[in-house]
Amino acid sequence: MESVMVAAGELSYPVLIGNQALELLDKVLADGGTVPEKILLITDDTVHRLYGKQVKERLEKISPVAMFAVQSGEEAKSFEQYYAILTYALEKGLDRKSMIAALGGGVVGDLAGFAAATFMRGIPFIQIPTTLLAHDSAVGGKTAINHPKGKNMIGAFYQPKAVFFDPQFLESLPAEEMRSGMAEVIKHAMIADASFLSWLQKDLSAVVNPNADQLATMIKEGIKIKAGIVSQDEKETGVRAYLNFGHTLGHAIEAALGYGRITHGDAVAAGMLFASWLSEKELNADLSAGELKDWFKEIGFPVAVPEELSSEELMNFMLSDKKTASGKVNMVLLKEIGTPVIHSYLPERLQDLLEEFRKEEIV
Ligand SMILES: NC(=O)c1ccc[n+]([C@@H]2O[C@H](COP(=O)([O-])OP(=O)(O)OC[C@H]3O[C@@H](n4cnc5c(N)ncnc54)[C@H](O)[C@@H]3O)[C@@H](O)[C@H]2O)c1
Ligand SMILES: O=C(O)C(=O)C[C@@H](O)[C@H](O)[C@H](O)COP(=O)(O)O
Ligand SMILES: [Zn+2]
Repeated sequence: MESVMVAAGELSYPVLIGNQALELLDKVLADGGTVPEKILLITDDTVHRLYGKQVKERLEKISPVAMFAVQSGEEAKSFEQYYAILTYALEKGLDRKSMIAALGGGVVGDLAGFAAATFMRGIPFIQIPTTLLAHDSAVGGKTAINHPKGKNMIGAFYQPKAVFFDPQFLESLPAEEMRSGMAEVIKHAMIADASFLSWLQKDLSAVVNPNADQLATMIKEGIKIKAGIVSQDEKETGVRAYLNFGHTLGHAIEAALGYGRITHGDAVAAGMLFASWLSEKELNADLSAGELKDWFKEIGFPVAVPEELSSEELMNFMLSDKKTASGKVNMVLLKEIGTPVIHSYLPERLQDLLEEFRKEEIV
């Protein structure tokens, strides 16, 4: 069993990684001073079918459990689902001695976390991630729902009491969802650890079809990088923005296509290619963006920005990115692997550069 601590302000909490993680639930909650009188288990349809019964039974050893399953997919990060969860919590008589448990991927984690952050002004919650991507989303306390005008526009920084990551859940994960999570693993390596990136690049099968040991390494290394950054800057006033590498364009693609039309990881992968291309062009960074693109293609990421989206439309979404300040779009670029920097752009200039990047893609 691995344990990584996340420090968030005055508080800290453990991320437990291992096949026995859930066996430690009672002890970890008792140690952290959270022994709930009721639990609301929030999941999605697919995860409910696969693991709902077993996790509910596990939680019932602690307290009575009510369960709420949203429809699987990004569309569930909506005001309607958020409202439905709060209504259900009220109907079930949850109070400030209750706890929310999020069982699922990033969608469930973000949505349930936001419900926990706002129900009666905040009740405790825990994360039980079931996707590779959730090595990122379950850690660090960003919770949110989407707005048609932009990703994660309504949310809160609200940390879980603990994260219980059992990698065995990933055995049922479809290949495209594994790939989506791999984009965030690669992001963590690119912004923070050149040797981790070399390890990922050494063996294509490790990223396309990872075995249990390889997955365990990726989850652990990714979480260590994320926890390290969050512990320095919980509320994104500085270095936490580096975790947004690839996301300015990635989020714009997700929103412009319509939520759920592309996985978060595929969109972020396209965004990382654009940011790497910009890093070479603007900062003379030696990132071998061409080779990166070939590697991404081999992994199966879509390496072109979807043709149906205009650069102007994408630029409008990028302008409403949360990192935008004083009318300038702040992009995370890399001076080299492991050394991120923020580079500010006037929207017109960034749109021209996006257009140029897309023309080169076609050649
Ligand atoms: N809060 C953060 O810091 C943070 C970080 C990264 C991403 N995110 C957010 O996370 C979301 C994406 O998360 P995701 O990729 O986990 O998507 P997801 O939660 O939609 O899960 C992907 C799909 O896999 C299914 N699934 C989940 N676990 C499964 C399992 N073990 N076996 C089989 N199927 C399973 C789900 O039902 C869903 O259909 C996005 O909304 C993104 O914005 C948040
Ligand atoms: O934890 C962070 O900080 C991140 O940026 C992690 C990202 O992978 C994640 O997609 C996050 O939800 C993006 O946040 P946002 O503030 O750009 O909405
Ligand atoms: Zn992300």
